[in-house]
Formats: sequence, structure tokens, C-alpha cells
Amino acid sequence: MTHPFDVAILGAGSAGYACALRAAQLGLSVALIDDTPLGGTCLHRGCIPTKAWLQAAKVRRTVAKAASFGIGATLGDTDPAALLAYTDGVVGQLHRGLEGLIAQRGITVIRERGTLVADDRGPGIETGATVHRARAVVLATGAAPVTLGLPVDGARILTSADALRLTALPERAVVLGGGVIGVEFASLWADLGVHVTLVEAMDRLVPTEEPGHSRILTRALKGRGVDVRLGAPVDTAEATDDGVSVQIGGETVAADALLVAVGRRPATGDLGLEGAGVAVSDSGHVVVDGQLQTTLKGVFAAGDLVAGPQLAHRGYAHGLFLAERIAHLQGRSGERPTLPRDAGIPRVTYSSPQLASVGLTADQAGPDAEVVDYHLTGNGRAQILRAPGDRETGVVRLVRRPGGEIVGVHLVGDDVAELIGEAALLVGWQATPDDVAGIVHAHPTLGEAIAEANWALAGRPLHMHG
Ligand SMILES: Cc1cc2nc3c(=O)[nH]c(=O)nc-3n(C[C@H](O)[C@H](O)[C@H](O)COP(=O)(O)OP(=O)(O)OC[C@H]3O[C@@H](n4cnc5c(N)ncnc54)[C@H](O)[C@@H]3O)c2cc1C
Ligand SMILES: NC(=O)c1ccc[n+]([C@@H]2O[C@H](COP(=O)([O-])OP(=O)(O)OC[C@H]3O[C@@H](n4cnc5c(N)ncnc54)[C@H](O)[C@@H]3O)[C@@H](O)[C@H]2O)c1
Repeated sequence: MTHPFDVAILGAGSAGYACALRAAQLGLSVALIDDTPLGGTCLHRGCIPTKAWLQAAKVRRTVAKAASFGIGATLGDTDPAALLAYTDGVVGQLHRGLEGLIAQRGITVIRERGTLVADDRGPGIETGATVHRARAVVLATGAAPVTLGLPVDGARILTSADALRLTALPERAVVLGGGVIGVEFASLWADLGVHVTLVEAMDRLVPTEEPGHSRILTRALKGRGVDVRLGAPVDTAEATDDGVSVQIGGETVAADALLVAVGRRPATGDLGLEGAGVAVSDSGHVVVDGQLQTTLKGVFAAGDLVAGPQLAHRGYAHGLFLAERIAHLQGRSGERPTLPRDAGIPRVTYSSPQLASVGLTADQAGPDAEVVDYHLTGNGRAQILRAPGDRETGVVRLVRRPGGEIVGVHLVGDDVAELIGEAALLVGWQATPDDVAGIVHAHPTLGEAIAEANWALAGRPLHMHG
């Protein structure tokens, strides 16, 4: 049987477009199907615009603190329209680059909504009256916000996508959920002058990270005026004439806006998966084996659809892996690719301060693990970055197996996201502190803190009390 495409990909987000680009590079004919602009959540409603908003917020905070660096500055009004023009400019530039790459690789883009079909002619993607047949199908439709049944209206009760399009900032906002999205928005809104109440059901913010780092983040947010409520699930919320009314543990909090950031559920709802023979778990994730193969032969899944961390770079890794695996299965590549393990995927929360980590926490590594904390108060670069008067600097935590390799690196502090590449190499290469001890880090850089923590683990601390 002939197929017009070697691979058809449903969803052009991080996972889908990475798969398309690599598959085309390997000589496969590719259809990429999406009814929204290429790039998906990360580029248009996620990673990139939130980090641009965070950067604008950091500029405002820096100007507000300018006098403590000896620089005179007057803080003017925040102009949301200009701020949106800046964030749209960043997104637009990257979007144009992606469109160009996709066109240059000869990928067929079908700008329609699709569903999976499978019959005796094999799998395909149906858009309107057309079925696009392919030898392999990749599902990469991402995830959508959980709303807990709250009446999201995009104006007062918001998802993160709505919050990124606000043309006027709320004076008072409640952020529901102290995970990654909630903490990033609480941080940036606080720095833009919004009075934020941050509500988290668990007993700490960003509960997947080291408890001590959650505490440092909480202190820093409280220091900037954020009202952090822990162990406090929201009961109900409703839009009122002039804002929202939110019930938090029996108390009513009035605000101009409520951001609902309590997780994202895989977008498997209307894809026709079960009818086609693709199993979906109770959590809505597509069931896959260790090679991202679904329960239907020739149909694969990638990115947020697959249970595990919902991260753009994991989506890229899935997409690249699947392109290479499909090329291998179709006899177009001799290489048998390996799927990167979720455990080695780095995570960053871009609040101020940032949290960045890879590998096992001290608790996960078990009672025999060796743990060292290097405080950034001893790091020259961290001291330079910190505005005089700011209490928090940060910590580098290394976790190693007893006498063995480093299995976890956990960072909190300003700009520590930039260290996560080195941290991922240490964990990925199963480095021991002795491997790292002889590698010279430039001075003054934040990277020296990783070297210092390694020296401490190797039994020869320098700028640290031994
Ligand atoms: C506010 C926010 C901030 C984030 N920040 C970061 C960050 O800093 N770093 C990070 O690593 N991750 C971040 N993420 C997570 C990241 O965006 C996702 O993990 C990533 O986008 C997942 O990629 P994906 O390809 O699986 O899905 P998506 O990027 O969601 O792409 C799925 C695509 O499928 C399309 N689609 C869905 N259904 C259909 C259909 N039936 N037919 C056709 N097309 C369809 C959608 O339109 C979409 O374009 C953030 C997410 C949010 C919401
Ligand atoms: N920097 C990044 O990499 C980045 C940024 C944003 C989003 N993301 C991805 O997007 C995904 C979704 O982010 P998210 O923050 O929505 O989810 P999340 O799972 O990170 O956090 C949701 C939080 O909401 C809390 N919660 C749930 N129900 C609640 C309730 N009724 N009341 C109070 N708190 C409640 C949970 O305990 C949890 O801490 C994340 O898993 C993340 O991987 C990544």
C-alpha cells in the first residue's frame, strides 16, 4: 500500500515540530497538522511569553532598587500595551524563524484540526473530509489547563494564557496553585506592583523541589509583599461586578482577578483515540511503552500527552527520538536511538529567586546519600547580583551516592537557571566530585558555586567552613 507521507504528526508544539524537523532531516516525507500557529503552547502561551514578562518585571524591580546600587532612577508607570508589544516581539521573531525552518525542510503543513483514524488501510489523520495517510502517526497535542470547574471567563477568572494577554494589570490578584505557573506569575506580578495572594493546597510552594528551597522562595516572595497561604485549598470562586470573590478555607478574599494554575491535563479528549484503539489512562495520558509506541501499532505519542514532567525540552527530546525511531523502523536509518530518561531531565522555575534542579532530591536518594549545601553568600558573583538589603542569596545542593557519583543538583538563587546545563552534565555523565574538582571555573561566576560544592563533597572545601 502506498502512503503519501512517511509520518503524519498531529500537533505542532515542541514535541511535534521537533519530530517534524528531525524526520525531514532524515529524508522522511512529513505532514505536520495543527490549526494554531506553529510552535504550540511553549512558544505562544507558555515558556517564551512568561519568561519575557518575567524579564520586564525584573527590569522594573531593578529600577526600583537602582538607588541601592548608587544609580538615581525614577520609576514610572507600567504600560501593559508596550509590555505586550515587547513580549509579542520576542514570540514573533521566534515564530517567523520556526516557520522558515519548517518551510526550508520541505514539511507539508496542514493548518486544520485533526482526529486519529485507523482502519484496514492503517492509521491516518482526518481533517474535515480528508484523511492524511502515513506509514507512522505521531500524536503530540499537548495539554490544557485544569480549571476545577471554576467559571473561567478570561477577564476576571483566568488561565495562564489569559493572564499573558491582559491589557491592564489587576491591582489585587489571587493566584490559585503554588506550582511552577503560580509561582512564576506571583513573582512577576508582585514585581509589577500587583498585590498578590498565592494559595497552595500543600504545605509548601513548588512541592516537587527540595523543601529548604521552597522555604527560601517563600521568604523571598513574602519579602516582596506576596501573601502566601499554604495548606489552603480554594473552595469556590465567582466573578462579581467589580472583580472576583474567592473562598479560601472559609475566608472570603476579594480581588480584581483570579489566576487558576492547578496543573495541566493531557489534551486527549476529542482525538478519537479510544475508537481507533489507542488506550488512554485515567489521568488522560496516552498509554505508551518504553519506546513511545501506543497500544495501536504504528501510532506513537510525545510530549505532554505522555505521563511525566510537562516540559518543552522533554517534548523536544521525545520528538527527536521518535523521528529517529520511525526512520529506523522504516529502514531509513541504521541508528537505533535511545529515549532519554525522565529522571535526567532538568527543571527550572523562573520566579525570583529561580529554582533549578536535576536528578534526585536528598530524600529520594535515601538516608545514606551524601549531601552538601554551598550557600551563595560565599560567591562573589551572587553578591554582585544581589541588591544591597536583599536578605536571600541562595544555595547549591549536591546529592551523591555514598562515596560515588552525583545523582542530584538543586539550585535556588538569582540567575541559577544558567547553571542547570552543567548540573545536567554532572548527573547525566554520573560524575564524581573528584572528576569535577580539577575543572577550573572562571571567577567571579555563579558556576564557581558548583565547583565549591564539589570540593566540599571531595573533602577539600575552599570558601566554606569545613
Ligand atoms: C504558562 C506556561 C509556561 C511554561 N513554561 C515552560 C518553561 O519555561 N519551560 C518548559 O520547559 N516548559 C514550560 N511550559 C510547558 C511547555 O509549554 C509544554 O511542556 C510544552 O509546550 C509541551 O509540548 P507539546 O508539543 O507536548 O504540546 P503543545 O506545545 O501544547 O503543542 C500541542 C499542539 O497541538 C495542537 N493541537 C491540539 N489538538 C489538536 C488537534 N485536534 N488538531 C490539530 N492540532 C491540535 C495545539 O494547538 C498545539 O499547537 C509552560 C507551560 C505553560 C502553560
Ligand atoms: N518553568 C517551567 O518549566 C514551567 C513553567 C510553567 C509551567 N510549566 C509546566 O506546566 C505544568 C503545569 O503547571 P502548574 O503550575 O499549573 O501545575 P503544577 O502541577 O506545577 O502545580 C499545581 C499546584 O497547584 C496545587 N493545587 C492543586 N489544586 C489546588 C487547590 N484546589 N487549591 C490550591 N492549590 C491547588 C498543587 O498542589 C500544585 O502545587 C507544570 O507541570 C510544568 O511542568 C513549566
